[in-house]
Amino acid sequence: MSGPAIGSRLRVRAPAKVNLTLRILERLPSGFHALETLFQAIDLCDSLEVEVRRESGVALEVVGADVGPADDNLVVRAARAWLAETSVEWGLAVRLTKAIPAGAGLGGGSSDAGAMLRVLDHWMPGAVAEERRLAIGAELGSDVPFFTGKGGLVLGRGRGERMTPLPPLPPAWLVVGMPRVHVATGPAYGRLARGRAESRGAVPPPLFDGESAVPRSWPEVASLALNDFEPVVAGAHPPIATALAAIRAQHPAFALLSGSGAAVFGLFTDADAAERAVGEARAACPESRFELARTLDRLPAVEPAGP
Ligand SMILES: C[C@](O)(CO)[C@H](O)COP(=O)(O)OP(=O)(O)OC[C@H]1O[C@@H](n2ccc(N)nc2=O)[C@H](O)[C@@H]1O
Ligand SMILES: Nc1ncnc2c1ncn2[C@@H]1O[C@H](COP(=O)(O)OP(=O)(O)OP(=O)(O)O)[C@@H](O)[C@H]1O
Repeated sequence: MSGPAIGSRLRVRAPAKVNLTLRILERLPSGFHALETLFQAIDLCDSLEVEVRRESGVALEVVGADVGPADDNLVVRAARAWLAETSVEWGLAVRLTKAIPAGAGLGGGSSDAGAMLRVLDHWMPGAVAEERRLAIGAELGSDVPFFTGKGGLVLGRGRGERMTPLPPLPPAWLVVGMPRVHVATGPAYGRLARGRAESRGAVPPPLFDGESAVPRSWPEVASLALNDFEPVVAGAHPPIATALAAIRAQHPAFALLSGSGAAVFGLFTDADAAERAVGEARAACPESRFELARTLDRLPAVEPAGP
């Protein structure tokens, strides 16, 4: 199978996501939960530089944060899973520059894995069929399939692998709050499931029923915006509730927890209002980090890396 020349290099920015809606549905026989979520990519980005080298295997250098051993890194796991499906004999050297805080519900690790799969597909289009790439992604994490695609706004269902790309919404600005607490995703699912069992609460119905229900404007999104994790996660971690309150005090179109947290965000349709809001939130809540971000209509394209 022919492929890129030894020494070829590509670069791609790996954006964070927020969940504009996140509904956790029934528990599947696999033990995982089905979900229904509206993913939105934002311009807070890690970056990945990948070089083809003669020696087989995947070497990783991480800049900007300590995210644990290379063998566990989602970039390395994604690359190995892709290589295992092909008969290529070359290896990869990867430089990952982290800007997205890890384990924040912003999908940083998942985005890096999706970016890696997009780089490999750019070099050898279709060498691993799209369906198989999605399956590899879903095995790595529920958010990875979104980051293997193209669109910035996607409705994800199943374990996240059933994706419906949606037309972009008008540009919007986000105040992203990052409370300095860590929320482990597995226990958050566990707490939600136990709460439902104790209250004998039924699994809530999906928010979207067919294409016609898909939102076409920010007010429509605002009317649907919810995250099933928010009551359990913000209830268990006061700094998250405080950061959310600081953002809500600035009157965004809506504000939510992202994923299973700890990150929270407020969405503004006006850039100046968002800029004022980020300053006010920093002043009101100095214990959390707040950053301004923008929605992305598409995931950033894979491009040649300079010398
Ligand atoms: C919260 C979200 O970010 C929403 O976009 C995702 O569901 C996160 O999914 P993820 O990255 O796959 O989460 P992981 O950290 O790999 O999963 C940790 C644990 O959460 C539980 N889990 C995760 C995803 C899912 N759809 N159902 C689950 O029940 C499982 O016990 C799993 O072992
Ligand atoms: N490339 C990576 N970047 C960040 N963390 C990684 C990476 N690879 C593996 N990890 C591990 O995964 C954990 C979760 O990281 P990640 O940033 O994906 O969480 P998250 O934002 O909560 O994601 P999600 O919203 O998909 O649950 C980290 O604590 C880290 O140990």
